[in-house]
Amino acid sequence: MTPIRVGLLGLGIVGGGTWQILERNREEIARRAGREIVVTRAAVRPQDLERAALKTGGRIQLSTDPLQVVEAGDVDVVVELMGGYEPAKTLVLHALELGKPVVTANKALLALHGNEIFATALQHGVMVGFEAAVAGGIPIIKALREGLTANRIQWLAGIINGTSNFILTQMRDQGMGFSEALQQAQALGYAEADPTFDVEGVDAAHKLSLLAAIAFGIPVQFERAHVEGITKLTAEDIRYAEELGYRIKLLGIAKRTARGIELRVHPTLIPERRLIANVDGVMNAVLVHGDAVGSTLYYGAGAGAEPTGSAVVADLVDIARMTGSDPGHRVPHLAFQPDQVRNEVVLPVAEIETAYYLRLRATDRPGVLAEVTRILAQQNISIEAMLQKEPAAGEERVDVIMLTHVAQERAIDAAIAEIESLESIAAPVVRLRLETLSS
Ligand SMILES: NC(=O)c1ccc[n+]([C@@H]2O[C@H](COP(=O)([O-])OP(=O)(O)OC[C@H]3O[C@@H](n4cnc5c(N)ncnc54)[C@H](O)[C@@H]3O)[C@@H](O)[C@H]2O)c1
Ligand SMILES: N[C@@H](CCO)C(=O)O
Ligand code: NA
Repeated sequence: MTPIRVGLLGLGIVGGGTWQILERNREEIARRAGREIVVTRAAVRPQDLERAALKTGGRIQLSTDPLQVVEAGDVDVVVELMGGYEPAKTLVLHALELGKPVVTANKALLALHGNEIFATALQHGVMVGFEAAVAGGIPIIKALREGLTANRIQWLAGIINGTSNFILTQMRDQGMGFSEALQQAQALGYAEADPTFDVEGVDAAHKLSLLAAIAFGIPVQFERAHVEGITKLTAEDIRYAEELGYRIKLLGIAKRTARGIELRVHPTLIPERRLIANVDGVMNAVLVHGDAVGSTLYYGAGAGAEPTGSAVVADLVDIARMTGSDPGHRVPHLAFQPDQVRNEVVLPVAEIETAYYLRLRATDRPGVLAEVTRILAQQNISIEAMLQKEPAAGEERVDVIMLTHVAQERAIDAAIAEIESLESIAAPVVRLRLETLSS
């Protein structure tokens, strides 16, 4: 068989990792794919040209014009690893229109423009591989789209941003400050070009919207996700959660309920005995609950050059194997047949149901707790556990931590507003969500 010829748009962290894997495992990959996969061209920014030439030893044609790479006659497949919305979107659409399959690690692009990109691919009978876009090296797209295809997926919950998990781990284990930990993640090549995407939960929500589409057969709907990051999390809440037997992780959660779909990213308390609570550093994990299989857990490196390159190359092998096969019988991009993707209600966050961690700073005098519990009872919120800290010397306020049973967010919002209006409570009340992830 003739080799499949690849054009790389970008030769940075992920492009470099992809190149190295294809070089090192060339022969074994060819034995799997049924044909050789060779990079013929790459495009980089002018300032990266020299580094790219060094990396590739002058063996491929380098350019600063990605359009030229897309259109080149010796490029059969386009691999977009440059990031950002433009020119990435135009280039990807152009490649598809030329009938060239695309592989991308760009979850931001797919979260916002995936519906259009997949429709264009379908129209031109070509594939778009995006395993690298979600949880890096973990084959979670493949697992959901193929391995779990028998199931009605009920929910999934994932640690799907390596940078924020790395930061939370460094802060907890090494006592490192937030910005130092972020700088380290950037130096290691984990962070996005704009790291606010990582720490504000946006990158996790990009990935979650792709996972939810595949899990539930709905369009990609990033704009409906509720997004909260880790920047407001305090060391004391992490500590109190631990005292109560919980770890705090930035989770992306997609859940089917009778009333609609919950789609949310936020710091979440998880019982420390759960495997996923012990996923640390840059590692990612996705817990998927299907009606037939029960809970399954996928764990591995969610970022970094070769782990992400591993997913890119796997998609290239899929493309090499599939080229020439009937497009109608390929695995659909979003797992469900394109005409079977349906819009379902995505619930506003006020309508989600979960358990909560509340921390109040209260004046240490009799009757305060009674007032708080009365307010909670009025909203039908019951308390699962409570922790009251001794006031620090010279302090007249104490921290009171409450864990609630499952309640609707709207009721919690109302209760918090009323609690904050009490004279004996120093606002604001800290509210974190808690998931038991049991079934
Ligand atoms: N770094 C990771 O661990 C990781 C993991 C999963 C997904 N991703 C995604 O992979 C993509 C690439 O990330 P990265 O970390 O490798 O980035 P990077 O900054 O290391 O590399 C980007 C590359 O693209 C090139 N490039 C950018 N804009 C260009 C333009 N207009 N024309 C020509 N070349 C251009 C740059 O020269 C560079 O070679 C992003 O979409 C990112 O979200 C990254
Ligand atoms: N910035 C992302 C890269 C992997 O998508 C992360 O930290 O998880
Ligand atoms: Na993946």
